Amino acid sequence: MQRPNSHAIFTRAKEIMPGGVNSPARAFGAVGGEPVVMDRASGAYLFDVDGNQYIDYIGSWGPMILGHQHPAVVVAVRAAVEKAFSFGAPSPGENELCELIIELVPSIEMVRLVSSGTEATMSAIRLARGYTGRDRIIKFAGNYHGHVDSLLVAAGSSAATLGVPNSPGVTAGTTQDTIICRYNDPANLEEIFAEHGSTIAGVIFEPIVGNMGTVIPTAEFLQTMRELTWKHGALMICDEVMTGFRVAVGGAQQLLDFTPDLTTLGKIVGGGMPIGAYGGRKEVMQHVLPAGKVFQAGTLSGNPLATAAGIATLKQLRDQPPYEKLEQLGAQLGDGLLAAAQAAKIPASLTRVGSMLTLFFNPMQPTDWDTASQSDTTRFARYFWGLLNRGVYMPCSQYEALFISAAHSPADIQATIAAAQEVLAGFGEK
Ligand SMILES: Cc1ncc(COP(=O)(O)O)c(C=O)c1O
Ligand SMILES: N[C@H](C=O)CCC(=O)O
Repeated sequence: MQRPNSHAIFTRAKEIMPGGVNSPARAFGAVGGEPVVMDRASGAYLFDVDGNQYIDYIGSWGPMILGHQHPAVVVAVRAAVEKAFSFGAPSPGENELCELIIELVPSIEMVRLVSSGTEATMSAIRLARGYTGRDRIIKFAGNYHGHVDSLLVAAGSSAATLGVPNSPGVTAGTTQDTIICRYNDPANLEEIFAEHGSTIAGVIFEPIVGNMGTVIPTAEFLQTMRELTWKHGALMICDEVMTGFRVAVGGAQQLLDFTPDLTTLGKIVGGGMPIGAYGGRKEVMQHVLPAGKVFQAGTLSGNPLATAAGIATLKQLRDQPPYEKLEQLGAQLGDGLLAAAQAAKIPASLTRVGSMLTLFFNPMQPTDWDTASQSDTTRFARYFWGLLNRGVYMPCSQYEALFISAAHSPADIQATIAAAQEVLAGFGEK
């Protein structure tokens, strides 16, 4: 595949943006080479500035669950554009989106819209601290909650991929109240609560991890977290920025049947527009300004274009749920990729929840960051480039989840498996 226009644009981009990108996850840092510069998207496909077509398994890192340019979302955004780009004043779309979130996400009684997932998690932990009057937050190694200073410790996603799980610029003072725990380790959680229980404001976690590749929690881990937070008066803060409306219409909390105190949302809730949200029990949410005293604000919060895209997306997910189809496509792809690795005698494992999955170049199915980080990332890079050059656009890191959309077809999945078979079979060759 030739990409001369991509090359020219990215060469200039590197002069004017750090690393040529506006988010490190898309920089191909872990796989080498230059990122592809995109021109447009439609359904399950991306088209680059050289006219090459790709089957898209990133979906803008999760939001595009309906596929790109879904007609209902396009119509809604067009109608919103005709009215206003931003009000900075209350608008009916905010009510409608918040009503939908409350209807669909079981634990949310009241919600505040923000502009990104990072803002959602940052605001949720501030609320947990303001509500409990305590300082400490527990987070899990390999989980990622955006670039909130106090949560950029042992962080997953591009922080782990690019080797800065603890970023320079984040002071020791900022993170002194963050306690790191092993994911899927109830005993570790018990130890931490035994030692610090009365000072812990909340536990923030990815209910199904996507940011160290897909890692699935045990029921015992979630149950222990729920019991310990109740017992010690801390809040259970479920970061569903990635899993919300993805693994089920009510998110991971519906699928795995637990009730957190606070939930953070992003990605799908804005249908591809910049948005985030946090919500939970009314009694807790009433502490947010101006109802309460915990400060949180945003010039573009509840932006009408973003709410229009979010409303159209959530209505579609509620009224024509794609989850059965996504499960079938996910099973087809997951089984096919694992079989391709096995046929090529490459040590690998596959983790999947519905349309979110990871082929790990690791014979052990990872359960935490210690096991996930033992994956063969050199092999992953070769696999990634092999697929990209065959028109399959996968996340450019072993430590990111792959997403399928409702616009993918069994034929797209079959073509992807065929490409993976070819790439992986070639691994034995010199
Ligand atoms: C679980 C999780 N939380 C929070 C975030 C931060 O969201 P954003 O990138 O919109 O700030 C992300 C993704 O980046 C995420 O995957
Ligand atoms: N893993 C991240 C979000 O889920 C990737 C998106 C980004 O940081 O650009």
